Amino acid sequence: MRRPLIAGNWKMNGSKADSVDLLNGILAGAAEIMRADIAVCPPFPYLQIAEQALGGSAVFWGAQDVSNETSGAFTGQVSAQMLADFGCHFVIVGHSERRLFNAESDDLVARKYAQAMAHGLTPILCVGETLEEREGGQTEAVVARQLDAVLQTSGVDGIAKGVIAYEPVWAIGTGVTATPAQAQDVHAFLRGRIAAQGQDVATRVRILYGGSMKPDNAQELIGQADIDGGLIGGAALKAADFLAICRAGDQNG
Ligand SMILES: O=C(CO)COP(=O)(O)O
Repeated sequence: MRRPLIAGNWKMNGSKADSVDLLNGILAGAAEIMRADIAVCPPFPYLQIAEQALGGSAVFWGAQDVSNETSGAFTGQVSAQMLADFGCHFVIVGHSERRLFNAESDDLVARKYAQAMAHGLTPILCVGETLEEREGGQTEAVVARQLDAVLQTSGVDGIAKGVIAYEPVWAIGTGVTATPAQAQDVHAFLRGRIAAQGQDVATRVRILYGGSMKPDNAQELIGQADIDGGLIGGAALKAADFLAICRAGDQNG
């Protein structure tokens, strides 16, 4: 049985004060969630606030990106070691917004994934197709390519140490959610592809869904056989909504 994970990706939102409020709001309800893991991924500058607020609680925290380099002259980048230093458990890699706006290639994402693991972080690898790719019948080819880049670099044992998030690009921030059946199909495909290299890993690895997951659709999505939680954007910015999704995870745990 895979323990559900509900992870909030705050993206580039909020202030210091907002972050404190949101974390306190989440903490107020988190203790009731016994059968699911909860995580938040604030912007880099607010990681220390997360560490202070969440240290000693059951809520994990993580970052939204990491450098593929270890240290040195890489202006503006943040290393995996620095994230570990702030107590991060998770780090998101390969989010579609980074692939799109920062031109991140599959190869770069695979190196970020490896770098995260090398410093004891748990990478959350995002994969997902655009609307054009879906309409062109390319969904499986695209997510396979994105997954394979990491499989080639880190092996199936590397996949075992991370989390995968299927985030169809057309569902992110649009209010258009993949139907539970559409999402389940892709999750099953991804799990099958991992199973071809290691059945045990495929059985254990968590595959989250992301893309307009809200309190009113979370239960049905997380109820699918191969959906093990959610990576939440907009709804992670309101403690009540995020906690409602956490409860949906709890009910499936
Ligand atoms: O991109 C996402 C999480 O990483 C999903 O964002 P939304 O929940 O706002 O669609």
